[in-house]
Amino acid sequence: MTNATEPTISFLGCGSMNEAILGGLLAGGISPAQVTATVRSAERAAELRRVHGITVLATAEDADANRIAAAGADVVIMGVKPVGTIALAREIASVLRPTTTVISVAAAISLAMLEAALPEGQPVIRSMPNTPSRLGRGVLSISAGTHADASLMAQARDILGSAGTVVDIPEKQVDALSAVSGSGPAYVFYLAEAMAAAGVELGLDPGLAKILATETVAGAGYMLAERDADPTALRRAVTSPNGTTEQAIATFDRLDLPVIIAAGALAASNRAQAITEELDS
Ligand SMILES: NC(=O)C1=CN([C@@H]2O[C@H](COP(=O)(O)OP(=O)(O)OC[C@H]3O[C@@H](n4cnc5c(N)ncnc54)[C@H](OP(=O)(O)O)[C@@H]3O)[C@@H](O)[C@H]2O)C=CC1
Ligand SMILES: O=C(O)[C@@H]1CCC=N1
Repeated sequence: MTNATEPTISFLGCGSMNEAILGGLLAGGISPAQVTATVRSAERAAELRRVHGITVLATAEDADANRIAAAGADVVIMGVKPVGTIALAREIASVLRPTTTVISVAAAISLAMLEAALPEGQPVIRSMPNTPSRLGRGVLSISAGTHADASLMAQARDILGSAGTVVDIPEKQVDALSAVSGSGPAYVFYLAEAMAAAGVELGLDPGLAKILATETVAGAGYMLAERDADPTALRRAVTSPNGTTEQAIATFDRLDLPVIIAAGALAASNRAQAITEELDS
């Protein structure tokens, strides 16, 4: 049974990102009875029902799945690929209640594009989350659309807060934020892959090298998650004067690793802008 004092939430599209937010919300205490999700395939719907105990509708089984889920929601969280987001907004436009807040997590889809596809006056919020949301350790930005007033932003902050740290940002900063925190987990996983490969190069067994790299990145992440953690101070605490780490860091500096990371982030941000131009034409 739904609880009339808690908002009903519909996740339209429930793949990597929306399932991560869903996991964070459920772990944070939101009742499965308040939540509906939609996907395309019946198999994926069955899996989500089994894992999360929520109502899931598949468009393969019911062409009206998104419209049914959207009509019953106080908050809709759209999590399909950017290329499908505007079509999805148009699909649900006629069934939304005027008070329903539509949150989109799609990269590169602007508030203006969303508002143009939805009924005049619909409250819209653009969010850029990341996948550690599943563990309640995500970073989720929110940017208000024209009709998302302070109380609806507070509601979004409250709901998404179960998935991690919520930051309010002006929409013009979303692509930059996405290049740091949206894509960022992939950079860290890439580092873990590279560390494991380096261990193999040095003669370690691949299975052992993977454990060493994975546990080291996870352990360092836990240290960063401590209150007032400072990455520079933590790095210095590992780097003994004239020791081994100092040689590794000096080599990274000589090879311009920070410049390489900045170039990657710039490429991510530029790609977001290019997708916006492609889809806004
Ligand atoms: N992945 C990430 O780390 C992040 C992603 N994002 C944004 O999140 C959005 C989703 O990305 P991601 O989760 O990676 O993508 P996925 O492909 O993993 O998930 C997309 C989901 O949408 C479903 N879907 C597709 N079309 C429809 C439709 N018409 N109706 C209902 N469901 C539909 C798919 O169903 P089915 O499974 O049946 O195919 C799938 O569950 C993107 O816009 C992306 O920019 C934002 C921040 C981070
Ligand atoms: O790669 C992408 O396009 C999405 C947006 C940020 C992370 N994943």
